Amino acid sequence: MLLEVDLEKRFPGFGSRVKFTLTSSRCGVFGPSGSGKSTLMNMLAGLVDPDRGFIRLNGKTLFDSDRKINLPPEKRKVGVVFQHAHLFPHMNVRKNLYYGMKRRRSGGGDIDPGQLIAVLQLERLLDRRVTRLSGGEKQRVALGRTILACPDLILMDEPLTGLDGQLKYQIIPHLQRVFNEFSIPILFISHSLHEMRMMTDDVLVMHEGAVARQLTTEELARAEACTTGGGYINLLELDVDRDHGDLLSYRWGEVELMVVKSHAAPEGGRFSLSSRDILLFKKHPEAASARNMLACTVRNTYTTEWLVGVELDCRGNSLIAEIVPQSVHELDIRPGAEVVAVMKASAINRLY
Ligand SMILES: Nc1ncnc2c1ncn2[C@@H]1O[C@H](COP(=O)(O)OP(=O)(O)OP(=O)(O)O)[C@@H](O)[C@H]1O
Repeated sequence: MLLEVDLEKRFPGFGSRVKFTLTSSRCGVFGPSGSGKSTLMNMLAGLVDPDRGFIRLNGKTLFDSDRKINLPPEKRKVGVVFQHAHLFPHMNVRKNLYYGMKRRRSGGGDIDPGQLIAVLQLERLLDRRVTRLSGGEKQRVALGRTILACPDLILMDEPLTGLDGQLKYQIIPHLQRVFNEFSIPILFISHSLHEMRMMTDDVLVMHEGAVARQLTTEELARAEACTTGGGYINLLELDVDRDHGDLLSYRWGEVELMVVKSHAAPEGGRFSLSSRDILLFKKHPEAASARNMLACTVRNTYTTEWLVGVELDCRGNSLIAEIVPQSVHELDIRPGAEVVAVMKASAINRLY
């Protein structure tokens, strides 16, 4: 994807000036409430007219104030998924989905509806009225309908915000699978860093109507770790293994991790572990209350405002610990050094 944007828009009391070029297929727009994320999305979709500037998608001009070009939304091949699903309430799931196909423009149309329905796991819901679906199911139908219109780009404006905890994270694997299978570029808008990290590779950070930074999602996660004070959050994909009474053991690639049962669930999923809940030892401790002790190799280090981030390789898995500079010196932390990472079973928490 190549998205080139240079736009200005003024509302009473708010001005937006955005200029960027995006080439990655999984991009995010991140920023606090009121920073102008939805305004940008609405201008890209053709729902709000910019005052000045241009939008080019894969070389095609969608808007250009100088050349007096302003394609209407239906001619842009830009799909939109909003926070609320906006389905047709009088239609069932199948009719809502196939409405998307009617909106296909010539030149598109190579997405197989059967395959999409299978990827979104909507087979059993096809004849159901959309008013009888859960929030997550409605979002899956809205996404399916948008994809069947074969857009060149999908804008997603906080698509998970209306969903509560578990449901929010349950839909993410569906979204990831859809983009892997059908290779449609996305622009994912959110103020949740966890969501951003799961859905995007590159991010525009908005501040007061402008693009303040453009960086990789991983760089953003590391930068935010400094500003929020909560540390870098490691996101771990774990498969449940065995029940040990109060603890559950999970497979993390070739490594076994113990998690307190009340923080987990008897199936696999995505877990979080703060870099600041990891202790590093030079040798394997003889006895410790912590249930997880992993032999690791240091890949690299980076400095943050107060701490040093230590990138670790745990038998092929990546983990980041943050320690004070003095410990780096005392433990002789450098690329290739062997250390033992120690974390409590209660420090690992299930996200979904
Ligand atoms: N149609 C409009 N008329 C007047 N002001 C508007 C209009 N649309 C947006 N704004 C103002 O523009 C600013 C940016 O709004 P926008 O919705 O783009 O922010 P956002 O980053 O998406 O926020 P949130 O995360 O809360 O959705 C806000 O101050 C808002 O009040």
